Amino acid sequence: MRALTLNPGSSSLKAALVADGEVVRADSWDVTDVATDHDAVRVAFGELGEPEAISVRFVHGGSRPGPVLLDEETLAQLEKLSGLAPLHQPLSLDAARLARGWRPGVPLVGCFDTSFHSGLPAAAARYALPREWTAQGRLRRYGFHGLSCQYAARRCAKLLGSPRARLLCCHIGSGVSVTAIRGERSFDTSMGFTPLDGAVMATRSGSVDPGLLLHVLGTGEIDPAGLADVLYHHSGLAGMTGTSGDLREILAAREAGDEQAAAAVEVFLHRLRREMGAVAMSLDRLDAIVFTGGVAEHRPGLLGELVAGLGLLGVTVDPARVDDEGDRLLSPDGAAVRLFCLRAREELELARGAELLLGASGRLPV
Ligand SMILES: Nc1ncnc2c1ncn2[C@@H]1O[C@H](COP(=O)(O)OP(=O)(O)O)[C@@H](O)[C@H]1O
Ligand SMILES: CC(=O)OP(=O)(O)O
Ligand SMILES: [Mg+2]
Repeated sequence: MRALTLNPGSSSLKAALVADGEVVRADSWDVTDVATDHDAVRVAFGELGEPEAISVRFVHGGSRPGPVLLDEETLAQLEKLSGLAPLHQPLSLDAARLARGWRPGVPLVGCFDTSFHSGLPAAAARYALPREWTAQGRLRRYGFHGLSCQYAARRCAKLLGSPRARLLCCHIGSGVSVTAIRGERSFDTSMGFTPLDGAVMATRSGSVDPGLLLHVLGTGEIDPAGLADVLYHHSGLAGMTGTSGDLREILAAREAGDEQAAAAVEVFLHRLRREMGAVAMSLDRLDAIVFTGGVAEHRPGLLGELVAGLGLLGVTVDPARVDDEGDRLLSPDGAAVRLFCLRAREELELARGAELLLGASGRLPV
């Protein structure tokens, strides 16, 4: 099947034409260009070639356990989740509606980051809030970056020769998360009800004491909408440094001697290690750690710094392997816990999701 995959992230829109599990063509755009210039995206979709199915990543799918066909009713339901993923859900809805308008006869499939985590153990999924609040099952940890985790789990099963390997998947892009995986199941994950939770990100705060947020709201100087804007758009690396939050810019500033940039990177690494330690506790042993996402792929030196502070997990890198390129082992030969750097392949999972739903022929089920 030839599937056009659309993956709106918080800093980029990635598109690919995938035929029978292989990427034929791929392109990506800065998210600010996508938001301002839909016609450019329409042209680019056209340039990738004629698909038999279109598969769109939605970070929030509520409790949907797997891919679904996207009709207007489903899109309207997904729109109701926009407030829970404001950096992503509106872009996915736009991309889906644009694709449907562009090729109305081509089956349109939605794949969800949250599906991979839909079987989280109750102890990891539940918040310690009044049971009247949580009884309906909506106010809980959902988890995100699920398509990336699913690919990492599948790839590691092959690399380690075991479908039941115990992994940590550290997705380090504009969004950052850590997930404990056994087989193809999520046992705990650092993002929660929304993709704002957990580690420090490019523009998102990650976890903040709810007491601090109550205090800030209590001053009356900011309303809930203003607070959401600060936490999603103006916090994280961006907020700490007064930059865009792109690690390329921050690492360059640190190299030039900027102390604020250096301090922000320290916070970023400290909080990521903290999430790794916390999430790892859901596993009975650790076989491998996967580093993936734009920062892991393009800034491997930062992975060396990260791992240098993970002595308690008994992990180390081989410096020659860190400085290399492509999918690779980072740990020395014979290490008890293997470290891998793998390219995030959400497009392969999006195409696979469409194939599983539609059947390899691309015909809709009757
Ligand atoms: N070619 C590159 N060189 C260095 N860093 C890069 C490159 N491409 C992406 N990055 C880093 O990866 C981040 C984006 O990661 P990515 O996983 O693509 O994010 P998203 O999916 O949220 O758009 C950027 O902020 C940047 O720091
Ligand atoms: C869930 C999330 O933050 O995704 P991304 O890293 O693609 O923005
Ligand atoms: Mg992404």
